[in-house]
Amino acid sequence: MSTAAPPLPYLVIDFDSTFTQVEGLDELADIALRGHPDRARIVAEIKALTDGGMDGSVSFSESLRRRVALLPARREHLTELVAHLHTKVSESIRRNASFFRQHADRVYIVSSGFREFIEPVVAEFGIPARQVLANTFRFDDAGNIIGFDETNPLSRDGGKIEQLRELGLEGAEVFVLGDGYTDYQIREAGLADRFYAFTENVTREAVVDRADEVAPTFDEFLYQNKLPMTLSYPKNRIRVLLLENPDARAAELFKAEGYQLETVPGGLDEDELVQRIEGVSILGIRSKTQVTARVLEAANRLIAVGAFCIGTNQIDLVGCMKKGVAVFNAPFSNTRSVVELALAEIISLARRLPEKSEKMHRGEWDKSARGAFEIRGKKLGIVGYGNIGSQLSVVAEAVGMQVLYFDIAEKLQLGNARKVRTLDELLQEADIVTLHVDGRPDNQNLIGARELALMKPGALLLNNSRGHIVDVPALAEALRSGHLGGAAVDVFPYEPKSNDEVFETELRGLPNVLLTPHIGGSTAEAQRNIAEFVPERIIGYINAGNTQQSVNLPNIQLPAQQQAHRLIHIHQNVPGVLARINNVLAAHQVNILGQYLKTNEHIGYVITDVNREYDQDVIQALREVEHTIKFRVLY
Ligand SMILES: NC(=O)c1ccc[n+]([C@@H]2O[C@H](COP(=O)([O-])OP(=O)(O)OC[C@H]3O[C@@H](n4cnc5c(N)ncnc54)[C@H](O)[C@@H]3O)[C@@H](O)[C@H]2O)c1
Ligand SMILES: O=C(O)CC[C@@H](O)C(=O)O
Repeated sequence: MSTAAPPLPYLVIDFDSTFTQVEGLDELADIALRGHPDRARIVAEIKALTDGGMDGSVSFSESLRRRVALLPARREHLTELVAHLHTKVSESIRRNASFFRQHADRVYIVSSGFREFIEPVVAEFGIPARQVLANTFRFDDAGNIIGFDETNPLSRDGGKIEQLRELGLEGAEVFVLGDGYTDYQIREAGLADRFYAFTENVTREAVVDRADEVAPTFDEFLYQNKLPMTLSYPKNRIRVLLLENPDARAAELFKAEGYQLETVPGGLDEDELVQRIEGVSILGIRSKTQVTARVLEAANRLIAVGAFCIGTNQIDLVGCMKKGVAVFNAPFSNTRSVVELALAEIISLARRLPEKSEKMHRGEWDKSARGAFEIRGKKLGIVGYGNIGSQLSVVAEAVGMQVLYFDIAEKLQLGNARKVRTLDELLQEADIVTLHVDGRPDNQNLIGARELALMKPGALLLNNSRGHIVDVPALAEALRSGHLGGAAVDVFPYEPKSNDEVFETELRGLPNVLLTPHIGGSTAEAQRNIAEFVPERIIGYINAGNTQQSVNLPNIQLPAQQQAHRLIHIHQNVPGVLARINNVLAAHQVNILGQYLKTNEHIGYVITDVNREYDQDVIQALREVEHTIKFRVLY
């Protein structure tokens, strides 16, 4: 019995909106009509005729005739068009250029577009002119396009069918890949074994409905057919679940990468997330969603979690690490916004603005200086001198405050800020205390009744860090008793899941208390910064294995990409794993071009660049290396 692999299928590929992202004639119109007073109207008319011809609502021959008649194009416009089309090749087609160069003999470009612009574009991919079947223009002596060769079958309805019949492809299956109705008709006529609706550039419902398969990218087509591809896994199979409304830029970046995107505007509770997480590769959250051990157990395909915020205390970071799931946050994208809010709160409380404003709303005119003071010269005590605390220090000094700070870690002292040795010392000395510690569990009730009692009478307290840092009933009592002069609180031990839920706290209704719904980082600037920073880190990790700035995986800063295949291996940190990986590579005669390893107490992360075509045996053997947590082949 023969075990020879079946021959590669013939690939019949459409050009406009499939091989390239655009319609050649539409682009030609755009070029030829440059400076024409009626350009917008004529281009729109041509585009409408293109669409009509593609989705089957206008007969193809009529669509073509009317479009060419509208075109005041000349031969030299074609040179410009070709240069433009080279830059508009569909991304997944360009990504798999090596597939085309290797298998050009199996590829036919069958298009109702024009040979004059198709041939030079596909030649770059090794596809010879004889395998391009397309229309041709007619020119007058002055080089104006005056029509097309009407004897060419492709200028007529059913032209692609006629061409395929003439081609008489034999000896292997025939697969058609295209975005238009005329591509489907080849399959309908029984001249192809499968029709793939290619939707990377346009999706036409009438075409998708009739397709055997949908190929959102050429990678997907290759993957489905087990054909050699540049990526190891099609990006369109990567599912992203985005919760809690990050800025729209995040969705844009993930979509541009070709990922499938689902969004849920509010947060999800644990049960809901357990239901939704199966099959998700990237989870995007903000501060509300809890990524617990149960969630991770149900997460069968999770590669990365993006915290679209600074805090990561809502995520089981060690659980993620042990599962080989990388977590990224935006450690300083909203820092400035929190600092500005804190400054606004300090001044508002010092001038008792919450009370004054409330009285005015009730019609009460209370013009008095009672309890109001300038912040100049006052002592600001910053607890937690990290990114936010230290930036606030600079801004507070700029408005004339004296800054003292306490941090459990040794921190660079900025400006004239003075470090104090203990929290108690800070609490006793400061006129205003502002909390900027991280949300680690040890910080639960860092500020309780004892600490509040240490604060000066009339002092102010700000909490813009995390809700569990302050014992809220104790704070309410300190305010009610008049010991504290006011407070601003942005974060709470329990925060409503959505804007529809009623907010409850002992602090409601107390005098000179500013309550805000966790908006420290909620500015247009911060949200936009975060929505770029986090997806860029995740995409860098997925595409290149870059873990720089991951909050839980060992950080590897990669050198510039080499001409290599990249293998990504996350394993339990026990002796001998690296040696086993290298033994597998040596046994399969795979040469290592570069290798980068970093470990922490739980896991090891190793990136290996190798220089030969890998085969499935090596991959399987690497997957089976003892103590492997996750293994991926990047390209
Ligand atoms: N309100 C909001 O919308 C908002 C926005 C952004 C950040 N945050 C929160 O603000 C906090 C600070 O953020 P950051 O970016 O400055 O973090 P950071 O990690 O840069 O700084 C935190 C600092 O706190 C110190 N620290 C931790 N525990 C301490 C303790 N018990 N006593 C003294 N120092 C302690 C750390 O050593 C570190 O220097 C975080 O909790 C973050 O989640 C809130
Ligand atoms: O916007 C959020 O959900 C959280 C903001 C803030 O607490 C952070 O950790 O960055």
